[in-house]
Amino acid sequence: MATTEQVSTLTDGTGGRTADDPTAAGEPPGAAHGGPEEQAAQGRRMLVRLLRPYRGRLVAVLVLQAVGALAGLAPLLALAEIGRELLAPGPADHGAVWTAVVLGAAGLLVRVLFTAAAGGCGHLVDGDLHLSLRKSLAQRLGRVPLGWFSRRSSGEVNGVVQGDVDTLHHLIAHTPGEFTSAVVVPVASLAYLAWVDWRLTLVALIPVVFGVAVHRLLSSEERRRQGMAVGQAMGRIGASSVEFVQGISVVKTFGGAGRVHQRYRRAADDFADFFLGYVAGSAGLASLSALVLAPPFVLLLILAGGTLLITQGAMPPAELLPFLLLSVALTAPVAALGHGMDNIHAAERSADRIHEMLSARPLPVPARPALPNGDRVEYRGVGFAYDDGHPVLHDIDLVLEPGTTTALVGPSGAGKSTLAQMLPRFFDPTRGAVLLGGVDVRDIGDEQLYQRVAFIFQDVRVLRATVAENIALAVPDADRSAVVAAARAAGLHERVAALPNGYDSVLGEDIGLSGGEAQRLGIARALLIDAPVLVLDEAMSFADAKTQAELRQALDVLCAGRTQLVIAHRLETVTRADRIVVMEGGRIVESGTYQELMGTGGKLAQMWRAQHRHGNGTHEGTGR
Ligand SMILES: Nc1ncnc2c1ncn2[C@@H]1O[C@H](COP(=O)(O)OP(=O)(O)OP(=O)(O)O)[C@@H](O)[C@H]1O
Repeated sequence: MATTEQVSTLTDGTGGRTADDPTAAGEPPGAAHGGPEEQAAQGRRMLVRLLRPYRGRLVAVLVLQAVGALAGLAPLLALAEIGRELLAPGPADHGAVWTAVVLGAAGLLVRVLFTAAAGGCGHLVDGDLHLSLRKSLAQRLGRVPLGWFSRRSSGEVNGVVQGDVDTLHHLIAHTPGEFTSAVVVPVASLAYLAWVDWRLTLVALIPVVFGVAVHRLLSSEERRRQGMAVGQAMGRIGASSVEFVQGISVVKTFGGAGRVHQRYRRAADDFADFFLGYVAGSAGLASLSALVLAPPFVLLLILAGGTLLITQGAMPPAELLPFLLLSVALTAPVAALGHGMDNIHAAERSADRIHEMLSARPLPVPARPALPNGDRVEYRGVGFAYDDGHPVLHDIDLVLEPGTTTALVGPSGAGKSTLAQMLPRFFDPTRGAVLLGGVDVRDIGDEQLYQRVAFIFQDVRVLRATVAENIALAVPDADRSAVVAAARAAGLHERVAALPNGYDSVLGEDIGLSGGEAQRLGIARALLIDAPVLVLDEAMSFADAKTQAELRQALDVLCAGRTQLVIAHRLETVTRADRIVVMEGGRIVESGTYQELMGTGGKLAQMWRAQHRHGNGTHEGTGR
């Protein structure tokens, strides 16, 4: 079954950094990642950088929230003042009582209005940041080399574009409000309570001081490391379950279920160990802190302290009321501190991953695109390394004359795919150049290049879109008759026409494609592009003899008259090719026609003999 991907905007290759591109001030791409502390600091820097364009509006959110939180205290203060007035000995001051009632009600109204405004503004900032980040990510992903994706799973990319961007939501839309309230409300309450009676205020502060001390203990560097280890252990459980689910067929076929189960069990055991160690170190303190910060305990403490002061005649009984009403406001923010910090740490990690993706080195776009003059392809002194210091191609000199077929053969890992992928710019050479029609492919605009060079590699990507859209991917304005003609030539028409919705059937929903059908879809796509140069990996090891024969027929239609670079897996291609290029260790070790190379008894002849000993009709030298 072929891979089906969601249609996304990620191929919006408009390129260039936008004005609000958070990477505009750019850290070096792929900045080094050190230990947990360095990562946390890096995440913090990234977060600050991502939020910098919004700081004006974020300050406005903080101010609105602070006013709202202060106004929210007014009803409680009014209630406390009314109580003190009514409970005090002597006749009550009705004017003061009514003033308190009006101020309390006004405070409530202001709180509702300002908190709503702060929430609204925070969500607008969040929406803008989401949009800008997703646009920047889409633009960056549209500009990275195609080969960048082959090194990352779609789940990994989606995790950043969806998950990490979403993680920032709570931080932007809710945390500023929560933190402002967590500071403003206790400070204002404290000031008021200290004005009423400083001794009982000190008693009310006992749980707060205890809670803050415990929080500091629980967020030590050591605890953070333990927390990260728990997160990583959880990640390993996820990875081993994904491995199991994705590779279920291979696992069953080769009887590896026991081993994979074992890996999963080990990951789960590891997690349990890390988690128990993490919880055991903090459970006692955390429970004690939760108890001390709980409203019943706080009220009990206030009642005990207040009773002592009242019975000794050091405080009028009415003064106890403000403490009973406001002391809980002192402790609640401390209790919420832990969750708030967790959200911030999660956002820091997400910001770091987002920044890393935004820093992926884009494929350079020519400032003044040149037009190739003809279809002659030339590899001139090409060298390439995926990772610095580990070259996989060395000094490749190769010419593909227009209309000829060049077959690439060689053992697995020889560099055939890498060499072939240089022509459609999956990667650019680290040395030398690839030329099309006398022009370096780096100087040819994307559109021009892909009109001239079509490619079909083993893993034909299928989008969650209609069959017609999938075939006309590179030629979206192709009319239906052209799409049908391409499908017919590729041997896909009968299968599609038999579907209730025909060419409007959605792949991955109405219809799933087998490996051979996906290959045919790739051929139909390439036929529609009608590019004069074709890069082809003709692996068909998955197909039965009948499918192989049909695919060969379709490929023959596609290839006729075009300049072809073929990673060859079958004898027909090798014998019919105008030129065979044998690769080994990233170098061309032999090149010539079939007759020439077989005549010299070199590498090709050796591979041929080895293959015939196995009595196999397909070329095995590529290791597929
Ligand atoms: N995305 C990648 N990242 C890092 N190294 C890679 C990547 N793709 C290939 N390589 C390495 O580059 C070398 C050449 O690989 P390549 O796939 O081009 O060989 P190949 O001849 O096509 O092999 P096969 O026939 O098995 O596909 C190998 O050592 C391989 O491990």
